[in-house]
Amino acid sequence: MTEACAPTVNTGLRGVTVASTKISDVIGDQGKLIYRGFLVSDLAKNTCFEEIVHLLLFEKLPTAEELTALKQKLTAERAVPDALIEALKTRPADALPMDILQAAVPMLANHDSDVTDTSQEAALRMAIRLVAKLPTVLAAWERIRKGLAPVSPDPELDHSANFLYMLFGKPADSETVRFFDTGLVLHAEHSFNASTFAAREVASTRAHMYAAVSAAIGSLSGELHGGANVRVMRMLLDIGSPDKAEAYVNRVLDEGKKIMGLGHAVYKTDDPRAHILAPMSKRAGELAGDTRWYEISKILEEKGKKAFKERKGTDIYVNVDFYSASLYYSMGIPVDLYSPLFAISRVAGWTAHVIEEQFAGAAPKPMLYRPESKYIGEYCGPEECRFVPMDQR
Ligand SMILES: CC(=O)SCCNC(=O)CCNC(=O)[C@H](O)C(C)(C)COP(=O)(O)OP(=O)(O)OC[C@H]1O[C@@H](n2cnc3c(N)ncnc32)[C@H](O)[C@@H]1OP(=O)(O)O
Ligand SMILES: O=C([O-])CC(=O)C(=O)O
Repeated sequence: MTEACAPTVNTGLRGVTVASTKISDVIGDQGKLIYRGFLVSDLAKNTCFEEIVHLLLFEKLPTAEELTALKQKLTAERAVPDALIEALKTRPADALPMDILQAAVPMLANHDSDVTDTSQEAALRMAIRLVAKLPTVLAAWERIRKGLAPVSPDPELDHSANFLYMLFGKPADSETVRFFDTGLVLHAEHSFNASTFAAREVASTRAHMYAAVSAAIGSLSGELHGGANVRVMRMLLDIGSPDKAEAYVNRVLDEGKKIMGLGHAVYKTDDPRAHILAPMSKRAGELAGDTRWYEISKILEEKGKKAFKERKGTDIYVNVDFYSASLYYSMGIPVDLYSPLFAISRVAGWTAHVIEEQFAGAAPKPMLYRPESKYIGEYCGPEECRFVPMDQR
């Protein structure tokens, strides 16, 4: 192949449009995020997570009756099979919670007869089950690994209040529930991020909902994606006090390392979700009687942006994982659960994308993802290609 015909390699697929979607838009230069036409900043102020699930899966904000019906469905689907709880009890206590969550997904599939039903109705039922059950799995795992009995879902509680109840074994106060719920609203959807792309890629083969969601959880776990919130909190703990933040920034950047929670593949300004999470982090710190983690974050943001600009000549901004870390910490949630928390929210977006991938009527119709690669290995001549038995190599 001549140099002129050689394919261009688009690492990271940046700027490559691979599908149409009606689910969300990330307007990177304006710092806007839109779920099905609505600004996420409006949704965060005015809706609960169940309304977002309705918006993403049923393509509209629910009426009061529709919201009640969805809440009832979620309540009915929250319990997980006993066999799954027993399987969790066999896992080592130091297993990574994202691995536990990912492994639970095919186990849930084993108990769902809809996996062989290829209709859109079955896909929706599986989506609702996953939204309902993943928090139960996560809360159960947190208790099992501490040697405690899992807490059964409380049918009287809404999604977020119920999760916090199952996690802590007692009801959370209303402000904490509201902050947690807003966190779920903010993490629910983000167009073609890596994990959603993973879900859609698997769905494009016509694999079932659980297969796609399991792949998405694996993708989300990485530190460049949803795994970043755990790293942000470890970084804050490592820094320990606000007076050490600036030195930390300089050291990390001088060593050519990354400050977790800064930077984004699409946003060229602040991530709008970070603006909503930051005051919640501050307030949650006040409620917990310790605003240190918020204060360190503020200094890291300011000094990190400045030091990055000085070194690279370009701007960098905070992303969603930056202030969610200190928010969850002040709520008393164990650090390694932060990425799974991201997953129990993003499952709403993933499942909506799987349905769009498999059933969207809009043109262009999605098709099996099958990109090209540019082969840079060797081409053998006829002699060299002759197979050589093992003992003659
Ligand atoms: C939910 C989410 O997934 S949001 C993202 C969560 N991830 C993180 O917070 C991890 C830290 N951030 C990053 O790794 C990156 O900013 C990414 C992967 C999110 C996006 O970055 P990209 O647009 O792909 O840019 P890329 O990683 O190529 O970085 C471009 C330059 O900025 C630097 N850079 C990017 N992010 C950071 C950061 N957080 N700290 C320091 N330097 C950074 C890179 O080292 C690179 O420098 P170089 O050109 O000298 O090699
Ligand atoms: O869009 C991305 O690349 C990452 C992100 O912020 C998200 O998934 O919420």
